[in-house]
Amino acid sequence: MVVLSQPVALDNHISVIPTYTPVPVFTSQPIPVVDLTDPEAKTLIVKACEEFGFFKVVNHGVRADLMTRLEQEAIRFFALPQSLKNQAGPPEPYGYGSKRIGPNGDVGWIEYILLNANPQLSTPKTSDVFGQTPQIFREAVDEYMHELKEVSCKVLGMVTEGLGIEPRDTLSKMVRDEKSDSCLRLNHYPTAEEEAENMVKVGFGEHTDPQIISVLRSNDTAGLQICMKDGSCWVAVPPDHSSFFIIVGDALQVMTNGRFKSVKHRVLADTRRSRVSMIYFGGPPLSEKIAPLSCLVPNQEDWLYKEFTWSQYKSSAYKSKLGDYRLGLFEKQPLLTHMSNE
Ligand SMILES: C=C1C[C@]23C[C@@]1(O)CC[C@H]2[C@@]12CC[C@H](O)[C@@](C)(C(=O)O1)[C@H]2[C@@H]3C(=O)O
Ligand SMILES: O=C(O)CCC(=O)C(=O)O
Ligand SMILES: [Fe+2]
Repeated sequence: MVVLSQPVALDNHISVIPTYTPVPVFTSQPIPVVDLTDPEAKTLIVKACEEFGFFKVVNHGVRADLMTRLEQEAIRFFALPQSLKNQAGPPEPYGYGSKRIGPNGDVGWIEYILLNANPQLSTPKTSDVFGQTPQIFREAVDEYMHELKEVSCKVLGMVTEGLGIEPRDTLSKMVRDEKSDSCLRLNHYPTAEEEAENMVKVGFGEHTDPQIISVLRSNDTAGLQICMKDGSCWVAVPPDHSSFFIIVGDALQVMTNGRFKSVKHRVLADTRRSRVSMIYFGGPPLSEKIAPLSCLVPNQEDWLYKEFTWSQYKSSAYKSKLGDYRLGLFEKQPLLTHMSNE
């Protein structure tokens, strides 16, 4: 495992940012684990998506050296002087960001790089991220994204199979499309002292991921927590640098008409070790229409959501705060069956 030897100096603003949370009460609920080579994988995936909107995958077929190579490049970038890193920011939304998450005032004990998977949409800031070792860093990103797109499509293929959706590539083709709006995020959570007993800094506040599917990998530092579907408690996810964690996104919740729930998750800073995570967000093309899949819900009256394009959802997401319930705007109002004059 690789960790940064020194906590990276974030600027002094962080000390006034109210990012503390009492350490939550959580259960030791086991996180579902799916072996992608198991013939039962599709059934287990559907069950995990219904119950948690989250699961861990093993035997995913991605070479360990691709993961460590990118992690090392990320660590090298985050260890650069602040002034150099700032040249690759602020994120709009791509590029380097520190403490501020999104454009609407959210903050966290974090620094990150957000990169678009579509090279045609790269901005000058992307070149600044790649800095002095553009060839090596870019190659590590490209290879990783290529592999993670495959993992996403494999899992989405199993979802369609498990749910009996035809054609089988209904979901995966959105991520495989050359215009797919997918992205990669490299996060660094520096170590943070407890402010008071049981008060820890929030690295990444609670939120759901807007896309179809997110594939997360981290070093062996803890911090990720998921919220149970009924909102009853937070569950700590034990880190595992050799596995991936799959997160159901808002778009998949809509396409399954709420059968799968986009899982609320957050990251709390660790007091002893820094956390580095790398997340691939598999998204559809901007023009893609998102709605409950008609083979799952043939009668439009049963749809819980209105149809929207991914572009509409994305712009609305970027007007929201991190913890907002973004799907609310796209929910259909229940039909009034009886109106009384009294
Ligand atoms: C506050 C925000 C940051 C975010 C865009 C948003 O307005 C709401 C969703 C956030 C999120 C969460 C998942 C991913 O990390 C992310 C890249 C995404 O697509 O939606 C972030 C956005 C971001 O940090 O730019
Ligand atoms: O860093 C992590 O483990 C999770 C980060 C996350 O949820 C995100 O980038 O959307
Ligand atoms: Fe997330």
